[in-house]
Parts: sequence; structure tokens; C-alpha cells
Amino acid sequence: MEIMMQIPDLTVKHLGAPTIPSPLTGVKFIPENATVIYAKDVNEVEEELKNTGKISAFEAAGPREKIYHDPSWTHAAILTAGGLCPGLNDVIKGLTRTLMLRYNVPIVFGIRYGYQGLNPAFGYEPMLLTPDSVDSIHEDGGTVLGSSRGRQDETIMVETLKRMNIKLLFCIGGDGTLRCAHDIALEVERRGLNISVIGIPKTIDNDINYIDKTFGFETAVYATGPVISAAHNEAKGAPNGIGLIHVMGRDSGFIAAYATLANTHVNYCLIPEDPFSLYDGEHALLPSLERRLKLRKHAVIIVSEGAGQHLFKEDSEKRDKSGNKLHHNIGEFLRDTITSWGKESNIDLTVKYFDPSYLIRSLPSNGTDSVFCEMLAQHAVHCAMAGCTDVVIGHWNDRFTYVPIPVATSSRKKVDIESGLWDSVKSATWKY
Ligand SMILES: Nc1ncnc2c1ncn2[C@@H]1O[C@H](COP(=O)(O)OP(=O)(O)O)[C@@H](O)[C@H]1O
Ligand SMILES: O=P(O)(O)OC[C@H]1O[C@](O)(COP(=O)(O)O)[C@@H](O)[C@@H]1O
Ligand SMILES: [Mg+2]
Repeated sequence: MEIMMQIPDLTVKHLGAPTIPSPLTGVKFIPENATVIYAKDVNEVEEELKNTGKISAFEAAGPREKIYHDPSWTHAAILTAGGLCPGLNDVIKGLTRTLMLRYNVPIVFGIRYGYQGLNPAFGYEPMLLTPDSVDSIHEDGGTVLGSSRGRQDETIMVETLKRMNIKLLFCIGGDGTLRCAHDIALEVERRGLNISVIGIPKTIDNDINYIDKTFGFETAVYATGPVISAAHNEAKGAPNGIGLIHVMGRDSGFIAAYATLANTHVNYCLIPEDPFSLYDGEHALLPSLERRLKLRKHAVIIVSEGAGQHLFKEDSEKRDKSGNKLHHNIGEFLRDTITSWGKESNIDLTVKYFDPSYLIRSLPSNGTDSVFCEMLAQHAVHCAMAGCTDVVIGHWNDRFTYVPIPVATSSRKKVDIESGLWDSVKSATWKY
């Protein structure tokens, strides 16, 4: 129950009192004080009550009867930052349509190439987004706005927002994008401006804390399925065949874990959260692989990009423009190591290597992920129009929530290897 003792302050910032009647018709308005309880079960509620005398809750997402921003005077801007992710265009479309068709916001700018587009030094003209211009973009992967990594000065960016008379800024991105959105919100506050800064949580890694899932993750898991089947076919097609799949997941192994459960041909699921050794010890990969090959003549391994970094002699010093650590390539390392080990051990094995990372990340979203994107976008607009700021739209206990950005970025969400999820993965990959 220790986690319950560390629940952060979930209070959302508001620019001011909402006094303008919402232009929305035919919707169920949410009371201003609606909440979504943080605790996941009755025991947690009781424990928190006993320890703190209160029950923590997120502010619930949804349209409010009174709004803060006057739609007719409101200009909005949307940007996408960080790596690509299925569903970016769905969110851009959802935001544009909700802003213009539901709230009658007259102008929606699409900011080019992430935060670079808010720095005039790059010279990127914003796009004018309309329901017509975004009509079919959800069918395509990637982002029509372009994205980028790398820091920009928030004083310059806020100057641009002021100059363009932007009152609502939507930042679609992961933890880095949200940290930058927070810096912008603080600069806006310092200057006494009334600009709402709202985050929409993107990352196929699903690593944003206090949010059950981020958009794009489900599509990534779905798209990994056929690759696992292909790896399995290749593995079975040769004596001692090994299908090895390298998937994204810089620091969190959710894609590998869920993909393993979604296509249970996988025999080894290697993630950063559960370190493994190669030759010795309880979690040694190669002796286990040898036993598996003797019994079954084939094996399928999935590995997250952040897994096994301790196996490299030197810590990777490289970072991307945003400051994210660039890991050693564990997929290629395992391919080469297993191949050499086979030769040394006189095991006639063959490794077929698959790296579908960018193929998956650039796909359009599908199924319930697309539904999720549209709903996130609608909630982001309700949130912004109500005058909230420094907030990211979350999903918790099956409800949409508002999460203060500093809370969402306080730590990274990781696979809990004591959890039911990891138990299920271990069960699905149980060795003979
Ligand atoms: N700690 C930070 N403070 C301010 N801005 C940041 C921070 N980390 C990243 N950013 C900016 O946010 C944008 C996207 O960050 P990045 O880490 O590349 O992707 P993601 O948002 O998917 O995590 C980049 O422009 C980056 O410079
Ligand atoms: O090659 P790139 O564009 O730097 O992106 C690689 C990274 O992007 C991701 O897909 C997602 O990361 P972000 O969402 O934080 O941008 C990571 O899994 C991966 O490490
Ligand atoms: Mg990130």
C-alpha cells in the first residue's frame, strides 16, 4: 500500500472562472467538480482514508456548461513533437473538427515540425487547418504537421503564441513534449497571459505515468502480431531456427509484453524491467535456449530496445536531440551473440532477425485506438475551452481524466514485474 501514500497533488490549474455559456448543444455536461477516483479498489480507498483522511481523485474530463475562453475571439494551435506514433493525424483531425464545428472557434493553426514551428528562426509558416483540409488525414500514418526533437526557448515560443493571438495550444507528444508544454505554461503564467496549454499523450512506448494507456500503443501491439507469426514460421522452417524480433520501447517493455500476450508464439520476452544474463544465473538466456531447442527445435524471442543494456561493456553516451539516451542495439547484439554461441557450442542453429520498429510506428491507427484518439481530442478541446492549463488528458479507471502535466512527467511508467501483466507473460512463455 506504499504507493497510496505517495499520491501526488492532482489539482488542475485553471486560468480563471468559467463564465461563458458553452455553445455545445445535445451533449451531457459534466459538473464542474466531477472526479475520477485514483484508487483502483476498495482496499486502496480504505488505506488512503486511514492514512490521510481523504480520497484522491483526478478531475474528470468532459464538456462543462460554462467555459472560460470566448470562442469567437479564440485562435487555437496544434503541434506534434517527438517520435511518430499511430493516430497522430486522428488527433489533429479530432481537435480541428471539435474546435471549429462544435465550439465555433474561427482559426486553427497547424504548427509545423513540433516546437521548431514556434521559433521564427526556423521560418516555418503555420498551416491553416479546417474540417475540409483534415477530412481524410486519419487514413494516413505519420503526422501532416511534421514533428521534431530538440529544445526550443520557451520565451521565444510564448512570444510567437502572443503575436499569433493564440489562446489554446495543443501539444501532442510524449514525456519530452509534455515537459516542454509545462515550461510554456509556466512562461505564460509568468507573463500573466491567458493561454491554455493542453497535452495529448502520445507514445507507442505507453510510458506516461498516471495514464492507463497512450494512443498508438494498441496499434503497435496489433501490428507486431504478423511479425511474430512470420518469425515463428521462419523459426520452424529450419532445424534449431530462432526468430528474433526487436521492437521499440526505450525504457519500458510494454509493447514486447503485450505483443507476447497477443501472439503467444513468443517463447522469450526480454524487457528492460526484468534484467537477464547470457550464460550464467537463474535468468540466463542461452542455457535456457539450448534446452528449448533440444526439446522443440525452434524458438521465438522478442526484445525491447531498452532491454539488456547492462550486457554492453560501455554505457551508451549517445543522446538524441531531445536528450533521450540512444541505446546500444540489443537486437543486433543478440543476433550476433546467439549465432557465435551456436558455433562455439556446436549447435547448428540459424537466427532470422526482424526489426519492424519504424514500419509499426508510422502506420495509421486502427480499431479502438482510432476511437481513443477521437475521444482524447474531443476531451482536450473541452478541457482547453473550460480554461484549464498545464494539463494532459488521461485515462484512468476506464474514464477520461485531466492530469496535471508535472504529475504525468514526474516519473516514467514501467512494466511492474510483480504485476499480473508480467505473471501472464511468464505464463504464456513458460518453458518446458
Ligand atoms: N526536459 C525537457 N524540457 C523541455 N523540453 C523538452 C524536454 N525534453 C524534451 N523536450 C522537448 O520536447 C520535444 C519532444 O521531446 P522528445 O523527448 O523527443 O519526444 P516525446 O515527447 O515523444 O518524449 C522536443 O522538442 C524536446 O526538445
Ligand atoms: O529514431 P527516433 O525517431 O529517434 O525514435 C526512436 C524512439 O522513439 C520511440 O518510438 C518513441 O519515443 P517518443 O515517443 O518518446 O518519441 C522510442 O521507442 C524509440 O526509442
Ligand atoms: Mg519520450
